[in-house]
Amino acid sequence: MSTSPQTGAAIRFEKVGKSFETASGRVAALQDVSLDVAPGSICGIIGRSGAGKSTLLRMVNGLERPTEGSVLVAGRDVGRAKGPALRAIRREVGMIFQHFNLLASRTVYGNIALPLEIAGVPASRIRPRVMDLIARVGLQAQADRYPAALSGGQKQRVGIARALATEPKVLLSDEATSALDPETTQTVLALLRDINRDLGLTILLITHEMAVLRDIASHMAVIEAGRIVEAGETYDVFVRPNHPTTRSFLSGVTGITLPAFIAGKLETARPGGASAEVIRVTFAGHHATDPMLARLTSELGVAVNILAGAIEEIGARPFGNLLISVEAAQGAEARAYLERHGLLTEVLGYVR
Ligand SMILES: Nc1ncnc2c1ncn2[C@@H]1O[C@H](COP(=O)(O)OP(=O)(O)OP(=O)(O)O)[C@@H](O)[C@H]1O
Repeated sequence: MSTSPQTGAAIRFEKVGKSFETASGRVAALQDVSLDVAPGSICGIIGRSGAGKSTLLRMVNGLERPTEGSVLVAGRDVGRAKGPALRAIRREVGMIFQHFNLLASRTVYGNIALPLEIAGVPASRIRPRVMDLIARVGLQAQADRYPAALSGGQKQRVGIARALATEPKVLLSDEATSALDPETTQTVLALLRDINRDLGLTILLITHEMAVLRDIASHMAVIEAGRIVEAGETYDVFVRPNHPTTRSFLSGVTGITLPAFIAGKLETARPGGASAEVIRVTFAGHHATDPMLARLTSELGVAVNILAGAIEEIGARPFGNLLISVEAAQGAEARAYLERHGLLTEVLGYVR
């Protein structure tokens, strides 16, 4: 599969709209969605329940058709493809699912062989291909087991191997780790990363967990009520989130929360009289915040309370979040100082 000559994108959503006719009227699931997914990238779409993630994903393999705009896979219009042309696109787009969707009556081997049998691959070529895939996902010891005898992580490995059977160039992941515990999630994400790197596979995944994007996605988009409200490189979005929805997803993943005694007293408007301003300070790269906070005190005479803090990594690039409080009367001056020195600030509220 070559990439689109016009765009270079492996997947391109062009002003895509999708509405459903229901008994209670028309439901607009997606509106004016434009997004390019670069070849070889891992792009994550995050959104709340009902935001339109599944509808968007299902358009890439033609399970849904857009009512407006177009979806191009390697430059080919999926929404308008029919018959053999649609089947050809689908062979190049693999998919994995939250609940694995394995056939209970087939072994690991049998599940992985199925798409090859359907595609009419000669039996003599199926066995070596399936054995290769089983080795790639590390299930050699489980090849003859049935799904009921597998752990969740092993089932998802079968799902991944099955999705790779027809040598797709694009892998769609529909909440593939949502049913797994955190440790198993990490091993499955690591496998997806290896596949992306080794095979140059483009991965488009949907999730409601920011941590999944942080751990695996090079690019991300935030979808809210059928529209993309923010998109870009994952690192940039994490460090400089613009939209309130992105910020609210982020607050759950940065690993820092306000101490309960402050969170319970936080007011959005600055109260009259003496109060403290609670500020989130975000810094990218190896920015040293300690000297900056110390200088805030020594140069401006602003006393800083550190409430919480954490440093995280996206790829190998660190970024950090600190929650601090300063006297509210000095808040604006303190924030301006930190911003001048390359840190990002956000007022979370005030406490009396
Ligand atoms: N076949 C359908 N018929 C009618 N409405 C639908 C259909 N499919 C999706 N919708 C509606 O479109 C909107 C987006 O749904 P979608 O399943 O894409 O969201 P989602 O972000 O994947 O949500 P979730 O995380 O809960 O799966 C919702 O309002 C949903 O009710």
